[in-house]
Amino acid sequence: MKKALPLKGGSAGLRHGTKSPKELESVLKQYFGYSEFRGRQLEAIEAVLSGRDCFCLMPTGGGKSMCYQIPALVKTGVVLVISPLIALMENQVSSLKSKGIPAEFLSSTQTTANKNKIHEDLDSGNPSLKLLYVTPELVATSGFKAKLTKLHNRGLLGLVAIDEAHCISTWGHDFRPSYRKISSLRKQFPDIPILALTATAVPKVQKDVISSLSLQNPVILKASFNRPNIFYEVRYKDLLDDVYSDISNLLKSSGNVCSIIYCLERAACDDLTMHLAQQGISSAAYHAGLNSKVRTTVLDDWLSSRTQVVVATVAFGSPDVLVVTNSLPGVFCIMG
Ligand SMILES: Nc1ncnc2c1ncn2[C@@H]1O[C@H](COP(=O)(O)OP(=O)(O)OP(=O)(O)O)[C@@H](O)[C@H]1O
Repeated sequence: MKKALPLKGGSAGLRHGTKSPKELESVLKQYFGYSEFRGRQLEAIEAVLSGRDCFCLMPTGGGKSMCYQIPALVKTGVVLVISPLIALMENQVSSLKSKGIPAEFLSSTQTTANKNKIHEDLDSGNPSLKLLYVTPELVATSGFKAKLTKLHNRGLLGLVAIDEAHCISTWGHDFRPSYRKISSLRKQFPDIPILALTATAVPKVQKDVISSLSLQNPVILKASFNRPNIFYEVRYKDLLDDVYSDISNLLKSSGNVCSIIYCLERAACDDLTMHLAQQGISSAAYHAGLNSKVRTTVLDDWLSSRTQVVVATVAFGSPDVLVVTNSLPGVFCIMG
């Protein structure tokens, strides 16, 4: 059976079920460089390592990923991560790989050669992979279900983590029919813990997520949504001489901070991007009118800090950065 990843520096691998908080903290430090767990992370990690289902509510950017990444490092076998966004999967996988953690994703954007390599590894009986990111659509296919069953029968399925778990609820704003299809996982793998993660706090949605996934007596963790590093400021457009100049002055006075500006219309994105460029601020537009190659380049350039500002419609999603929204009629809002 595949062993847990050894700690960097040559120490022996930690065995499943015997990790103290100190040992878990040392894994956090060695792989991610952080000295302590945040909020409810440790409780979530301990819950799934003890074999319990867990429902974890944490704000965006609160560190939900760590709740399954640490178990992946100390547990035997592969952690399956179900995520709705291919861009996020790609991003997480490349960040994990850069830390020496064996992780992969399976999606339509992967080359056939890569997919084959991943499947060979999974079929090997001794996979090197620790984390496998997949879409809910793939999990629902009979071929992939069979693969998971094989992995499970060999004792190599360590945990199922469901990111953005609120997408399973028809009560949520983000319902995705494909998420409904993963509700059979509990029946299929009754002994494998399921970790449901979300930042959506509505109680009706939480209850629906827990029952739709058939979580068994789950540990329910709710982190504080009080984020002292976040502030809101509202400026009234009518009181400003020139909204675009106000935005560019704000960006200049904030230093080179990574930012997104949301606009309602594509044309406004293009317009404002041009204005910012004229002001010497590196920026790019992101909206559904651009082809996927251009959008990927914009995202990559922004993630790697080659571009400071993305001016986007909601097609961009909402990462954890300074956000200026210019999409309300009489005001624009700043969130940092
Ligand atoms: N214990 C920790 N100490 C310091 N930083 C941490 C810790 N845990 C996670 N982080 C960092 O916090 C950031 C946000 O983490 P992560 O992306 O997991 O958040 P998230 O809750 O999944 O957000 P989202 O809802 O956007 O998916 C990452 O840069 C991550 O490395």
